[in-house]
Amino acid sequence: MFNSSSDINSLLGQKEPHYTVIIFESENSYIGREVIMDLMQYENILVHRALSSDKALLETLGIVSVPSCYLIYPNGTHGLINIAKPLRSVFSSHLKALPSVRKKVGAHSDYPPRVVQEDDKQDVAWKEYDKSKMYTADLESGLHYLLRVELATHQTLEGEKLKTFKDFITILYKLFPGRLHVMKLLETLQEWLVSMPLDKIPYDAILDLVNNKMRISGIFLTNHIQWVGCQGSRSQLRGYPCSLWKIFHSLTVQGATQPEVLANTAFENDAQAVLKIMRRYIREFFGCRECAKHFEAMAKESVDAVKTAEEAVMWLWRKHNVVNNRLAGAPSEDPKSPKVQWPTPDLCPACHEEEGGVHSWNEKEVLAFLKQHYSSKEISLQYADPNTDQHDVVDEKRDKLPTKNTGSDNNSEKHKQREHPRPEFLDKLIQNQPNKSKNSNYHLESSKTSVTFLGLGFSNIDMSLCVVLYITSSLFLMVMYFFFRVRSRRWKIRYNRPYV
Ligand SMILES: Cc1cc2nc3c(=O)[nH]c(=O)nc-3n(C[C@H](O)[C@H](O)[C@H](O)COP(=O)(O)OP(=O)(O)OC[C@H]3O[C@@H](n4cnc5c(N)ncnc54)[C@H](O)[C@@H]3O)c2cc1C
Repeated sequence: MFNSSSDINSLLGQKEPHYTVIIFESENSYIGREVIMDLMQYENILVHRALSSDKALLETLGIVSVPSCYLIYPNGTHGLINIAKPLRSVFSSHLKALPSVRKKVGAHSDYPPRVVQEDDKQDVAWKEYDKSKMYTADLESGLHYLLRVELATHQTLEGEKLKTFKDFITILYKLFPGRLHVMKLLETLQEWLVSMPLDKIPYDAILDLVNNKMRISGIFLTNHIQWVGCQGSRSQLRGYPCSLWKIFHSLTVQGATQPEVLANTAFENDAQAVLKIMRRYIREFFGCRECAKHFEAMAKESVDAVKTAEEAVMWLWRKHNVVNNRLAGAPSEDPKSPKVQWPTPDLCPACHEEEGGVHSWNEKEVLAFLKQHYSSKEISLQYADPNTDQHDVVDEKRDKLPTKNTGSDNNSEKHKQREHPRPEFLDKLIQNQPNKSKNSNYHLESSKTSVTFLGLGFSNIDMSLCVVLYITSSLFLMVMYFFFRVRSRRWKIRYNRPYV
């Protein structure tokens, strides 16, 4: 504890390799001691307590009420932390979330401690963003990575993998908070998968659809990565796994706020629908196999207890926090985005409560916060790919897909092998599935070629339907013509009126 103002004054402006925190409080307050205890397991930060008796010092530092938290940065700059709720958990959570503050060795004793660097070097250009917002760019980049990189490690989808993929696309098509051109892509993909009577689908066929080879207008999914809320301070940090969490949180929230959209699907009235699909997707496809094992263990333990769509939202939130807690201090943690219990008090003060210095969540407030944060209405379009119908661009750039990978390193390698247009996957299909080849041929071929008219793309199905309609209406007109001619003749004969 600091006893004199000269101790404190000597610290101000001084450069240290760590943050220095001073909690000012009254003599009978325990918050300072509690925050010191909370932060003992963390490195790059030192917490002190000071009594609020020196009014002159408090005035100099701009402190008008206690308890207050004063922060001295490693570069010597200092200032009062603006904390709305002066609770132990709020102070501690704020300090744990400071860049480069991370859990000490112990829980992760194999990891070397990191030293705070004033100017933590980055190998990527940093984009300013608002932590309280969701970004379309993250969701679409995640979907792009999932469909064009993660899935590319599977040459063929069959059995449980195919079923999982089909169900996942159905859920995405119904619940993904995407822009119109992305939703149209998901709809086309979903309809195509449902109409395919095959029990084996080559990945190439899916990629052709994702790349809009049929040139259906109004369909487009960005073909490059643009992380915003998921950007890492280094290229190997954050990115895809972060976006996958965000996608699944969004899906659970959409499932709770508009359950009616799942009507007439296999998931109608299934409160666990999104969680079940997530569990199967992570098990079958997620590149990080270690993560998949951990997630499966958590799901096995408690997912069956979920009875409503809102409980599903809360289940995923709770489990994500368990993962955050386990990974705090791990090498995969980005010092610029420390693993903390989320939402932090600055994002949702009402979510945090405290009784006798012990933190608790106000789950009603957490649910309300999650519904608002992951709501489709709150998503920012900043940095998102402009909404253009770019099927030609997709074709041109398909060879330039990103090689960055977080989960499985061989993904990008495998993807590079796909640089040239593939041999006809139709031939493979016909060879592999002799009984169903005619059908599949019809489905794939019919959607492959198209005609553009007045800016609209028409597939062969559309053109065939036009021809059939044309012939049918011509026949109908001919039948009507003959019918009236015969009737008019009979009439003439019956009444013998030559002038009619
Ligand atoms: C299913 C799954 C399991 C994983 N398991 C492991 C593992 O076992 N080991 C491992 O090393 N890595 C694992 N990962 C990766 C890890 O969880 C992080 O995604 C990765 O380290 C990137 O972290 P991040 O800082 O971007 O934040 P993330 O944890 O990815 O979070 C992304 C964003 O979600 C929001 N968020 C954070 N917490 C919550 C919450 N509780 N509820 C709702 N939203 C929240 C925040 O806005 C945050 O920025 C897993 C990923 C997934 C998708």
